[in-house]
Amino acid sequence: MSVQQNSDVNVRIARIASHLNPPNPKVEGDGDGCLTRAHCRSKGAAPGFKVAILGAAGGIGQPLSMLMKMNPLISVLHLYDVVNTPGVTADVSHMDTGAVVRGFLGASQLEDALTGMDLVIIPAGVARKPGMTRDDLFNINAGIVKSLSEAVARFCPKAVVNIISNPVNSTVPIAAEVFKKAGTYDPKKLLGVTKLDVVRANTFVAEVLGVDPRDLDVPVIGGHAGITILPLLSQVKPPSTFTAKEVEYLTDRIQNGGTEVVEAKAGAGSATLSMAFAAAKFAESCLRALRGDAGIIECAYIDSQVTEIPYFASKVRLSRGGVEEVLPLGPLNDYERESLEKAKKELASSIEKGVAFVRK
Ligand SMILES: NC(=O)c1ccc[n+]([C@@H]2O[C@H](COP(=O)([O-])OP(=O)(O)OC[C@H]3O[C@@H](n4cnc5c(N)ncnc54)[C@H](O)[C@@H]3O)[C@@H](O)[C@H]2O)c1
Ligand SMILES: O=C(O)C[C@H](O)C(=O)O
Repeated sequence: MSVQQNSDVNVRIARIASHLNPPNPKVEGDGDGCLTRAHCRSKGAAPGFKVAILGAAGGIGQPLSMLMKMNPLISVLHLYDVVNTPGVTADVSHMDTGAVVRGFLGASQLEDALTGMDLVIIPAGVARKPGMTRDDLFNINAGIVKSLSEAVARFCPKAVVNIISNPVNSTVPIAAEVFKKAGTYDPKKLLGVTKLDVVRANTFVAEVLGVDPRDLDVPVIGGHAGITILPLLSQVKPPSTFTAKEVEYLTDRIQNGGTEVVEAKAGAGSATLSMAFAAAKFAESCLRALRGDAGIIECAYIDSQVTEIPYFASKVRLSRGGVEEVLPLGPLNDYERESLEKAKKELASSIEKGVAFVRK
């Protein structure tokens, strides 16, 4: 190889290396979704949102990164993890869609990963193995969510935040307490992702009714663990009736959908693909709301006054500012009212545990 050829090869290798370990992105403007104006012009990138996934190399993070790269509302996608982000970033970045993908590895790159982001999605943390409850993850995941929330408060305090890491019933209060301490808390912008419960409820109810799950809307309220997951089968749209046996079967299957997957995976983790699907749908709703689309309704676990419990999942209307309105729970039947009382007890103690973790 000639000296000239050798230097051409080196230049190309340097270019690839700088892509995997990018320099600090220079974010200009706000909300135009471009790293630099020059980048915007050179790529012809459409205006869009900047989204970061924290925990992007994990079981949920990888398929979620792929689905977000496919979302035309996103112009910049930042993938952050403590391991393996160069590989995931290189892989996802080859998809010929509009979003520019950048990878960030380890705490020293967290500032660059978060600066300028409109939406931050957090699936970082450990997952369940058979025999564990979600609360068994608290000891490890509480610290992870706390430190990532501290970084969000510092580097992108105005971003909408979607929390996936379990136990969601406690990790959302943890993030809220961190934001309160930092003076950046906006309860409208912190949302625990319970969309998988709705996705499962639509699927299982559709199987019983023999209809297409995409034509159904099953509200699921409460929280995201065991009996705190409360499907409102009396409010299914289009209106449907169920026998007592069907209500018992459906409630149990929806409440234990996560355990069904954990057991089937037999030690290899918990729901990742269906969760990535649910998280991508939920993020799409948040982004459409940020864009100004009207009538975006989702179930989410948020700071709420719809019951006397300080955090609660129920239907909310999203807008440019995040949660615009918490919709009323609507009429519950006797079975749902009783289940709600039990759910509230467990929720209250999970919330207290999360709050105490930050205040201690
Ligand atoms: N909300 C829900 O409905 C729902 C559904 C499924 C799973 N989950 C939860 O999501 C979490 C992730 O699940 P998974 O299957 O992707 O797990 P995983 O172990 O496959 O992936 C987790 C990723 O987080 C990364 N990580 C760990 N510490 C980090 C840190 N400080 N900063 C950034 N990244 C970090 C890991 O390196 C790993 O890549 C679990 O807590 C799980 O219980 C929630
Ligand atoms: O069940 C789990 O541990 C993961 C997740 O919360 C789920 O519902 O699938």
